[in-house]
Amino acid sequence: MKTIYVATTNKGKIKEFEQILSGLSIKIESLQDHVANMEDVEETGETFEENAVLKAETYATRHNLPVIADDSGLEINALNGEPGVYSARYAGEEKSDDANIEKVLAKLDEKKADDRSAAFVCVMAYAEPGEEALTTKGKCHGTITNERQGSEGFGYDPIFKPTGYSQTLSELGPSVKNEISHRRMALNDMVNVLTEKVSG
Ligand SMILES: O=c1nc[nH]c2c1ncn2[C@H]1C[C@H](O)[C@@H](COP(=O)(O)OP(=O)(O)OP(=O)(O)O)O1
Ligand SMILES: [Mg+2]
Repeated sequence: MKTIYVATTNKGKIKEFEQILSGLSIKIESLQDHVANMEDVEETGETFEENAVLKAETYATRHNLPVIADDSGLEINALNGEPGVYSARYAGEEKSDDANIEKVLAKLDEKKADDRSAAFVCVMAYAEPGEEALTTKGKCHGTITNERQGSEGFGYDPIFKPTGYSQTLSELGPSVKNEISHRRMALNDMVNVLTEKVSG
């Protein structure tokens, strides 16, 4: 199968794409490594689907390559689904993981929320130049801890304990995370969709 270019500015995501897809028939390469200057796509959508499609279609057409893009984030029930599509920019445009985590913990403290349930959501979008994108979606349920635990991964991993585990995604590390994550689930479905597309 031809190479698909992973269009993301997030190094943590690229690493997970590589680990999850290694050993599969789908060959990927980072778009950022392949093109001279990959400019960010402004995420103007109101849903993960809209933003994933926007990123995939814009990058595919701009660079004339088949691309896969991921729009993802954390939905916290006690915060009515926040930070949601604003997960990356929750504490400001500089997209700081540390500041975002602080803001989530402060908001949950402020609310004295007993319910700390949450879910990570990931929408994958695959697009070829000038074509409409195909999408798949994955979810990972869990709870928000009271403080940061662990150092691996990225984003909100240090405060997210997946259902059925007593440690955060940061403590569990990539071998466990990449078996159960929202990104893994969305990629599993995307591999099936792309395999059918090629054979059908
Ligand atoms: O597995 C995850 N573990 C921890 N945190 C995560 C995960 N997955 C998404 N997240 C958080 C990070 C970021 O705050 C936001 C994604 O925002 P999102 O716009 O999709 O990605 P991004 O701006 O970092 O890179 P890009 O848009 O170039 O792919 O959700
Ligand atoms: Mg983004």
